[in-house]
Amino acid sequence: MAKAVKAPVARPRRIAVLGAGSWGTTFAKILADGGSDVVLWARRPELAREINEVKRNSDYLEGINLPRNLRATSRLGEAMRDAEQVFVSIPSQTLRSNLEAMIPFLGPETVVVSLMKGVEKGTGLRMSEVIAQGLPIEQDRIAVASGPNLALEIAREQPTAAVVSSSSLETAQAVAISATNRYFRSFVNTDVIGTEFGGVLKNLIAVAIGIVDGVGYGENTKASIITRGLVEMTDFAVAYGAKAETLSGLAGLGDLIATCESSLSRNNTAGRLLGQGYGFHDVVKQMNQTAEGLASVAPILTLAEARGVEMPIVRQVSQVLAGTLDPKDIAPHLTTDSDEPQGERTLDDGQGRGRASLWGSLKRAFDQLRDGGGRP
Ligand SMILES: NC(=O)C1=CN([C@@H]2O[C@H](COP(=O)(O)OP(=O)(O)OC[C@H]3O[C@@H](n4cnc5c(N)ncnc54)[C@H](O)[C@@H]3O)[C@@H](O)[C@H]2O)C=CC1
Ligand SMILES: O=C(CO)COP(=O)(O)O
Repeated sequence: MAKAVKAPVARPRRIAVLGAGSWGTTFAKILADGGSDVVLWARRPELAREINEVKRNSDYLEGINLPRNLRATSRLGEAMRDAEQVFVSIPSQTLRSNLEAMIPFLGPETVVVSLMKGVEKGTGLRMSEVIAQGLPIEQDRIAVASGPNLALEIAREQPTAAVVSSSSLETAQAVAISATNRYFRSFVNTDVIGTEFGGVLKNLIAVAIGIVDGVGYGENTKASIITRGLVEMTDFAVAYGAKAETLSGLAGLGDLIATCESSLSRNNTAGRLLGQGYGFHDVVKQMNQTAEGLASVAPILTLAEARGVEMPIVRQVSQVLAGTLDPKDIAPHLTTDSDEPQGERTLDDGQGRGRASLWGSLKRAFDQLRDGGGRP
């Protein structure tokens, strides 16, 4: 269960955020509004200049005023110099190629935090695993943060929460303290696998929801897909070592709801375009921001097959992307090869994977929110 952070450890004085897109810039604002001294790395010098001079990032966060204590630079070394925590928010498929350049600027105690919600094509590795392979740092200095976090809502200071996860609870707590302010609260857990996969898998279900939206189906279809999608997410993540309860928390169900409900979601938007009849390449062309789900579908299905996990909704998304399934045929009643009536698969379906019924999982999620997410 995710735990809320209570006792402050020392607040880090210097933090770097790498990637000045919508999430990197928003997260830099969260950290700066939490009191840290934050330097944001933007690849383009003109964007760094705009952030420094007028406290705006008009490419990604139109109309948002950035805090005065947030600075930007296009020089990686300047961003990372003396940073105790380095948050990474670039497209997942570009992470590995960026790691080598970071190595000279890592201190002996630097903590690296992934804000990304994808898996690497080809290897199927989670972002924290790619970081562990590419940087000379111990596992307990790697963390991930995930939750119902649509960037623009948070940039407008609408309150929400997230989970920070690390194999070291102490590391998770130190990061969560930095990433907590009056409109953003971070809880902690040590289930890195569940927290990370929650963020990856909800994107795929959000693409499916976008598709049915684009086709013009209504709330019943979407509710069916969200419900069964959560079961798929949980089965998959548990098969890879996650705790089922993580998937019913902020990084699973919470993010699933936010992403499936919102037209701000790029995965949802990409799905909607597919549902309206655009082909994969047209959709990619129209998206000027990162929709991680499009790249994660294939590696997730490969991982699912390797552990014998059924993911009928994700499989249908991949068929729509490949152009082999008409978007209007994506529907929960088609997600089986059998004509025989089947028992409903819920999180407590006797397969021994999920730990609770869907109701139980919803109740736990509400209890967590009511209690502030667990242990303060
Ligand atoms: N936008 C959101 O609401 C949220 C996004 N995320 C995750 O954050 C990650 C980043 O997403 P966004 O900031 O939304 O994407 P974005 O498309 O808004 O920005 C991506 C950033 O990465 C940079 N970039 C692109 N290619 C690069 C490369 N080869 N090397 C280095 N930098 C490169 C771009 O210049 C840009 O600054 C994704 O994994 C996404 O799933 C997570 C939570 C919320
Ligand atoms: O992860 C997100 C919300 O938590 C953002 O979702 P999108 O990447 O689909 O915009």
